Amino acid sequence: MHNTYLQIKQLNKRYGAKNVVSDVNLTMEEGEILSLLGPSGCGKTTMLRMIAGLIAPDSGWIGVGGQVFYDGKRALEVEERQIGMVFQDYALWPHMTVAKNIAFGMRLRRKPGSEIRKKVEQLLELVNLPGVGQRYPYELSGGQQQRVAVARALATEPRLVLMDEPLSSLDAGLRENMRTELVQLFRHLKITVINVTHDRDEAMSMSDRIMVLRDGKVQQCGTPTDLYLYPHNPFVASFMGYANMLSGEVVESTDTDMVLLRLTENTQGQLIVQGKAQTAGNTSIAGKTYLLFRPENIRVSQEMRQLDHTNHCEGKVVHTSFVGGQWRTLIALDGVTSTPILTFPPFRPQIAQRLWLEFPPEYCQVIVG
Ligand SMILES: Nc1ncnc2c1ncn2[C@@H]1O[C@H](COP(=O)(O)OP(=O)(O)OP(=O)(O)O)[C@@H](O)[C@H]1O
Repeated sequence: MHNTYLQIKQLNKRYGAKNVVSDVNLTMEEGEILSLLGPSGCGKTTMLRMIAGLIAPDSGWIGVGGQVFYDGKRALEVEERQIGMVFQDYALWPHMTVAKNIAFGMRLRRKPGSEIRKKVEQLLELVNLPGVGQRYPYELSGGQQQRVAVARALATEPRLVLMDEPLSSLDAGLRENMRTELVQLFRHLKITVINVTHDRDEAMSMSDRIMVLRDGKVQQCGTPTDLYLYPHNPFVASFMGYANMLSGEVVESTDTDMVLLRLTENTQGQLIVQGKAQTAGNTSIAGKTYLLFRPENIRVSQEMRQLDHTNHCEGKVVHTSFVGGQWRTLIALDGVTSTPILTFPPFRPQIAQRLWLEFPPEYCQVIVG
């Protein structure tokens, strides 16, 4: 049995006629790291701020660590929520030393000086900045300032840490190191974290689970692998990584979880392909149906092999470039008018070369959206 630490029920926020956060439900265990992921304007920050108590919801319920934050009518004061916040721009006080920045919340709570000094030292060790307590924020690099901001958020032993795009001001190399560093720190302290980001790689590398939002609505919430391998709709499929999608019509849905599709953007008539049913096996809901397969699951060869399935097609190379040690190659399938398929052949392809593509049914998902 897992224990629920944080629970959000039917949370709503509207600005004018726009539902910015729409019927969001979420449960989290203690120590879990969750990212809210989605394009700009999907409601991530609004949701985070409602949990922090900085924005009043229109309706819903929020509870964390046995305390009710919001019950549809009453809201717990921000200071009483015991939340640590980390922002994109660090938000350190420039006129205070690093030690004073970290100690600020503890001073407000009137902790004894000796306890504060000890805690500040411990936190600086934890975030790999021993001995910088007497410096000012402007004397530190961006990455160091963000570590101080994390130390400050942890200083009051929060129930929950909320981070809003914490790494997006840092340059790429540093950002990757900080992801690992922060995850190790949070795991060590068993802190529960909600992280807002529009960066898929950041969400995938830092989170136990990811909630994908679009226009204020939850598209899917699951582990990074679940979202990548079993997306519930085309939006999640494309947001989590390059998604080859061919549109089709369901011709047969067997008792097993396999679905047969007739490709629709297809000038050669009867191209039938198959894939595993997604959306909890329900392909009958309204919307366009697609066969989804990831580039790394395509077998590209110069000759056709004998196969016991129909998921193969011949095509012509339209573009190739050498990226990240691989031949990133687009292939237009014969008679299929949809976007060319992205593949990574294990050899150097030539423009206009004819190649065989095989996309085994067990690696294909049938999704609706
Ligand atoms: N105070 C406000 N008044 C009116 N509309 C607002 C207000 N705050 C946010 N919005 C709108 O609500 C929507 C969601 O905003 P929010 O900041 O939560 O999105 P986001 O996903 O965090 O985006 P970003 O990644 O750009 O920060 C946007 O369309 C925004 O314009």
